[in-house]
Amino acid sequence: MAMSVAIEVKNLSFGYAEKPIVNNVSFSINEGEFVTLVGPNGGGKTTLLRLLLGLLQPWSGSILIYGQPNIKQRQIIGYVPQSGIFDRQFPLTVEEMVLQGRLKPWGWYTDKDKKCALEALDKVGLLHLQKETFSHLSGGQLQRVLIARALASEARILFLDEPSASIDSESEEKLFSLLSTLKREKTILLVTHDTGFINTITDRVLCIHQTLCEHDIPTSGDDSSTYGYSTTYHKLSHNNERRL
Ligand SMILES: Nc1ncnc2c1ncn2[C@@H]1O[C@H](COP(=O)(O)OP(=O)(O)OP(=O)(O)O)[C@@H](O)[C@H]1O
Repeated sequence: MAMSVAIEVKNLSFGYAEKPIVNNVSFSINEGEFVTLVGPNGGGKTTLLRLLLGLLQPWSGSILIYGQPNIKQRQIIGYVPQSGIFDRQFPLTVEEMVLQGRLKPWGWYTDKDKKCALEALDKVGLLHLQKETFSHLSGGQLQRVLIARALASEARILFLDEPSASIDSESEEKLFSLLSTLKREKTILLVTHDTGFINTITDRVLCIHQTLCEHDIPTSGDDSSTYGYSTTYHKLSHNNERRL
């Protein structure tokens, strides 16, 4: 049976003001694939996610989600932004935060919305924190609540932007194991600087620094430094930028 293409990007270009950031990028992601997006700081990873979400308008090129323009498919994409952008003092409970994933701007949540939110919290192992205030969460818990918020939307596709940034190693293990359970259930595109993701659960690595390169993942047990993606990443990175 032919695999269904979830995301198809063709000749995509974009920049801020006159400055090009994404330059003639093309790639596709099949349904159920787990793809990691790497690249140097400022290479355009978050910009590419925001383009896919329809939050930025491309200069040129096309983005199709299940064959439809991305702006028509926003409801089937769950987005987990970098957790650092959240104001931790915002007076919300965990459950209220996850309910936001149901995209009801006026807060008229149905029983189904609440059921989906609680199921999502259960899936990330944090149902017991349902009534906890958002500000009391650890970095790792916050990250999993944000994933629950994306899951509550019943999205078929998940975008995660640096989910393991600023969490401790125990939380990181929980995050890895959660994402392993979501692999194949969802189509996942994950931005990271963390080689752990690449060596454990990723099917494919895309590397962006304005232009895009792509590499398969070798079988486990090999040394990542010998992989093609690593070489490309280093080639694309400037010497003074953070490396994998
Ligand atoms: N709203 C904006 N206006 C102008 N320039 C921007 C804007 N957002 C990002 N940039 C610039 O675009 C470039 C790409 O940024 P982007 O955040 O996509 O990179 P990134 O690969 O996600 O970086 P990082 O790994 O540091 O998160 C950077 O030079 C950044 O300064």
